[in-house]
Amino acid sequence: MRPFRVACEGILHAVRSERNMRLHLLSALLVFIFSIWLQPTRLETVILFGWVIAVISMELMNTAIERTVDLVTKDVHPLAKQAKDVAAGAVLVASFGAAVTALIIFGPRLWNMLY
Ligand SMILES: Nc1ncnc2c1ncn2[C@@H]1O[C@H](COP(=O)(O)OP(=O)(O)OP(=O)(O)O)[C@@H](O)[C@H]1O
Repeated sequence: MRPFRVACEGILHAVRSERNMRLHLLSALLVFIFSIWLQPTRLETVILFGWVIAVISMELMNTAIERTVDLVTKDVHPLAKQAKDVAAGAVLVASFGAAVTALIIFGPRLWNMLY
């Protein structure tokens, strides 16, 4: 049970300390609500929640990299900047993929409902 407990501690720490993580969780809640409302197919639902999990996992890794860099150096260093910026880039790429997928799946349904 210890690996599960420490992993949950890590997730809770990220949620409490990282504003972006809370935004990702809010987005996940919106995807959940839109899925109930707009009824995507089973395959579409799996793809959507796959992206949600990918974004949250990336944000967890980003937080881990930020903590590691801060542990290694408090000084301004180009490698510290690169490590943090590349990790932030990974979150951005995943978030972009999730947003485009959500638009492709929900967009036409929303359009049909509204017009
Ligand atoms: N030690 C450092 N040396 C050089 N640049 C740094 C260093 N620490 C942070 N930076 C730069 O400042 C930016 C912000 O760093 P910070 O540690 O505040 O994380 P963050 O991007 O604010 O993350 P979050 O908002 O998710 O906590 C980094 O993306 C990086 O470009």
